[in-house]
Amino acid sequence: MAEIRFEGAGVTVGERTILAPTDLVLRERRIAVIGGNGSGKSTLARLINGLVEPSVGHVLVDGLDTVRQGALVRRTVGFCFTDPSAQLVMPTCVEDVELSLRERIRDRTERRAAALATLARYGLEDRADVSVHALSGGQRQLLALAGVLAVEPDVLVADEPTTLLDLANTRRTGDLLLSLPQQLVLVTHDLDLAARCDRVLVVEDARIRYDGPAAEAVADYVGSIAEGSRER
Ligand SMILES: Nc1ncnc2c1ncn2[C@@H]1O[C@H](COP(=O)(O)OP(=O)(O)OP(=O)(O)O)[C@@H](O)[C@H]1O
Repeated sequence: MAEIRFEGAGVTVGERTILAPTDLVLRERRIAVIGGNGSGKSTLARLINGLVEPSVGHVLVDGLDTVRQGALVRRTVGFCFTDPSAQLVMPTCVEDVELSLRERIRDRTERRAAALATLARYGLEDRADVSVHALSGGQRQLLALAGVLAVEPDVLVADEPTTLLDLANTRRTGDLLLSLPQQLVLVTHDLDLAARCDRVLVVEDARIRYDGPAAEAVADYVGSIAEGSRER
């Protein structure tokens, strides 16, 4: 597994603290990040591949600094957005996966074969020449994942990848994510999915409120919500 290291990494925008300075070392295979809306989960996730830069401190992935060595970090860390439309840009499914592979495989014929093989791995082989707009929500999320995973990153950061999916696709995508050989950092509101991870971070008010094994972390989060509603 890669080593994801936060060294006093924090984010502020103007006067506002979006993520307080945070120290963390993540080496587990499956790490979930849970917490309320606006607590800072996406910011934490985006720091890992340099989509967001820390205002203080550093984030390192296998010793590579996400700011100074951003391009190298992004080769190691793939990022999957909540809304797959944010990352599907080509007209057809196969072309979209080919786009991901363009730097890795220069030969066009080879690249097409590799893209088709990737689609087949995710059950999308019969969608190769279909417009990405003609896909169902679940298929679109799978295609977005296929595009990211085609280049075999060591780490996958996925920001609420099941939020827009129905129950069946949430289960299917969740099972797929948890079975990947890659190290996974999964931001999610799905506590069942979080409970199946090896380590869970609970984020509240721009801080990590709890960090530990899944069952305890989920219980802490549920407890904090119950406490909050009693106080209201
Ligand atoms: N670039 C920015 N400028 C100003 N405010 C920001 C910026 N990025 C994030 N924020 C604010 O910081 C807070 C944390 O945002 P973040 O997206 O990390 O939360 P989140 O926990 O992922 O929320 P959600 O579950 O709703 O997706 C939010 O209130 C958000 O509006």
